[in-house]
Amino acid sequence: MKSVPQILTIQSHVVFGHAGNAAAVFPMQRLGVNVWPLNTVQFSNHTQYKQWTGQVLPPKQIFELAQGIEAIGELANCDAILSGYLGTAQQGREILQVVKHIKELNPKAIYLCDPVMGHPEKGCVVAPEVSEFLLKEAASAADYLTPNQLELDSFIGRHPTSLADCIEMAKSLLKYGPKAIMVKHLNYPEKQADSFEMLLVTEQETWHLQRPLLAFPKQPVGVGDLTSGIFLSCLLLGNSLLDAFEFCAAAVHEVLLETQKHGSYELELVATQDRIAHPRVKFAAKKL
Ligand SMILES: Nc1ncnc2c1ncn2[C@@H]1O[C@H](COP(=O)(O)OP(=O)(O)O)[C@@H](O)[C@H]1O
Ligand SMILES: Cc1ncc(COP(=O)(O)O)c(C=O)c1O
Ligand SMILES: [Mg+2]
Repeated sequence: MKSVPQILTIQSHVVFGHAGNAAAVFPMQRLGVNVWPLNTVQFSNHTQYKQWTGQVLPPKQIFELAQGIEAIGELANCDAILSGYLGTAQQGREILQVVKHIKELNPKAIYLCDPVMGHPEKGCVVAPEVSEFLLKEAASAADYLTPNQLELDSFIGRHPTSLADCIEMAKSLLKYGPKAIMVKHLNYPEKQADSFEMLLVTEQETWHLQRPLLAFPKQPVGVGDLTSGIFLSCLLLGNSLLDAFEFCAAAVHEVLLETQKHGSYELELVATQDRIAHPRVKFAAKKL
């Protein structure tokens, strides 16, 4: 029997609500992967509440925790590393050391980097040195990179002029080394106002997906973390890139529908768990 895939997920944790690992771990487990959560920060709540308490994990503990897993003979069994929200750039450098070491132990292991950056428009608080680190160091170590539009714009240094331009911008990230770029959330002039759009690009193919844009009084947080976690889990469970792309769009849409129905600011992950595993909706990506 094929063993259950194991993912080391290195992101933030919030005590209340859902962002970072607190958004990704349960859905990944619900899909059937073993999750090893390593928390880069432990905050009371996500940063878009504008106030929080808590602490950033001292960077060297990241490698030490991986060494602890190696000491019990388990690190080579890690199939993938997922990284997201970082408290400091130094934490990011430690993560890259861990990625390198795991790949030495298990050359088949893959690394998905969700380049979570801060942005005044979004309100997510991330130090500027972290964005710098993601651009200059992390992108070239990643097998998969999953920016949203703001993060794609930061990588390239400009805003897109059209969908074709978004594609070109995403494709140009492939030259850093990733096998695929998934843009979790597109924004460009003349985008249809009622659609939420995503993009998947590889050297060979480009896929574009549209799902309904839902109205929220306040945009829910942790959606990107949920998207990346589900995408990576699907890949490890043996799905193709395209199937993983379509599945994560559907599962995340189910969560957002339920969140909207409850009128909650935090994602309704527990209430949606069955539909995360078996979404009722399907959005077919279009090949461009
Ligand atoms: N179908 C949707 N309708 C409305 N808002 C959405 C939808 N899907 C995602 N969002 C919101 O869009 C924003 C961008 O999401 P995304 O770029 O995927 O990730 P991130 O959460 O990393 O910014 C988030 O604030 C999320 O809550
Ligand atoms: C602690 C923490 N982690 C992660 C995130 C990223 O969330 P998202 O998936 O919405 O990018 C945020 C955003 O504010 C945050 O405050
Ligand atoms: Mg994000």
